[in-house]
Parts: sequence; structure tokens; C-alpha cells
Amino acid sequence: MMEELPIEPKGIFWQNDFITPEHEQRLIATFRELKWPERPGRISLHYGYTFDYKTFGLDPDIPYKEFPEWLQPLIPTTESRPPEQVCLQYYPPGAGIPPHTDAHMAYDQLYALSMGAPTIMQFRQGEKRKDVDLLPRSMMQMTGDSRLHWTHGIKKRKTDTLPDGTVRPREERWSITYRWSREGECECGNLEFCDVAQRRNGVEKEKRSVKELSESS
Ligand SMILES: O=C(O)CCC(=O)C(=O)O
Ligand SMILES: [Fe+2]
Repeated sequence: MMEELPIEPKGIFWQNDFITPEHEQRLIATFRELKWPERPGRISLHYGYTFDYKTFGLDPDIPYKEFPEWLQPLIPTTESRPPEQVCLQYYPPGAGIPPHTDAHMAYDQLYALSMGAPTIMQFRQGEKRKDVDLLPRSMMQMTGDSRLHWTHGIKKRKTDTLPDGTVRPREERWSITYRWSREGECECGNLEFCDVAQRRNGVEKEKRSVKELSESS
């Protein structure tokens, strides 16, 4: 069962042991056999619709890819339909992902399953920081504040220092991120993080400057 973590940011739901260690080992063996892009750092493979790194939404030009057999039992069943977009990601030791908020315009629900080595994910808002240890086999859902009003990222570094001072080397990690398309527009209005709010604000600014121009001429 997914349970909310009692921390700030609010809205992180969590389930330990979403899969068994044996299942995890079989999956990792399967992942190693896949054909991956050949480049250093974090690499990903896409299922369902393809993530578009230009728009941060779904790529309209790439046809839908059926979920492979290994993926089917890993799809969260807590939403009313399967996700439109799934990314399998591989993080070599030390790799990270820059702090970001997943696009509000394109996506609604967001889940991530961790496999392999644990890593620290850092949530940030202004001066606030919160580290969350992404344990292997755990499923995380980001909703509310954690999804919309904080960024999350994984630092590019060779070790993580745990709250008790233990220095833990980074090892290979895999994650599966699941994204559900948003129906309707995000109404959160956060100009710092929301691409819908930014677009609307841009449109407003444009209208204003056209008006100012026409009035000043
Ligand atoms: O690897 C993860 O667990 C999360 C990655 C992430 O934040 C993303 O793909 O948007
Ligand atoms: Fe993300």
C-alpha cells in the first residue's frame, strides 16, 4: 500500500518492496540484455509514447510502443488507466539528474520504481532541501507539493553521505518512471515551476506589450 511520507515536501507516497529481491535480480538481468544508447551518464529507453526532450511532453512523431512483457507486472494499478509514458533509466555509478519539476502541462501523475543500488534524491524549494533515500524495490509517487512546487534531482557524485555519517558509494541503479498525461490544464499558477502558468503569463505579457506599443505610437 502506498503511504505518504511524513515529511516536507508533502505529497510523496511510498511503498517499500513493490517487487521481491529475486524479481529485481531477474529484471536487472533483462535490462542488461537490452540495447541501450551508447553514451556516458544516465541513459533511458521509452515505452508507450516517447518522452520528447524538446517539449518535455510526448513526442507526437514516434509511434506508440507496446509495453514489453517484463514491464506489465510493474505498472502501478492505483490509477484508473495505464500510464501513457514509461521510461526505463540506467544510472552508472555517480550519474545523476539535474534538479527539475516534471512538466505540469504534459503530465499529471508521476511514479518511480527504483532498482539496483540506493541513491539519495534531493527535493528543493527556495532555500529548503530534503533528502529522500531511494531504496531499491521501492515505488514512489509524487503528488501535490512534491510534484508541483518543489524540484527533485539526484546529485552527480561518487558517494552519498547518510544522516548517520555513513559514506555510501554509488553503484549501478535502474529506475522506471511512469507518466500519465494530464487531462485539462494545470491550474496551480506557480510561475516558477509551472509551464502552463508561464505560458499564460507569457501570453499576458505579449498582450500587454502589444497594447503598450499600440498606445505609445
Ligand atoms: O530516476 C528516478 O528515480 C527519477 C528520475 C526523474 O526524476 C525523472 O525521470 O523525471
Ligand atoms: Fe523527475
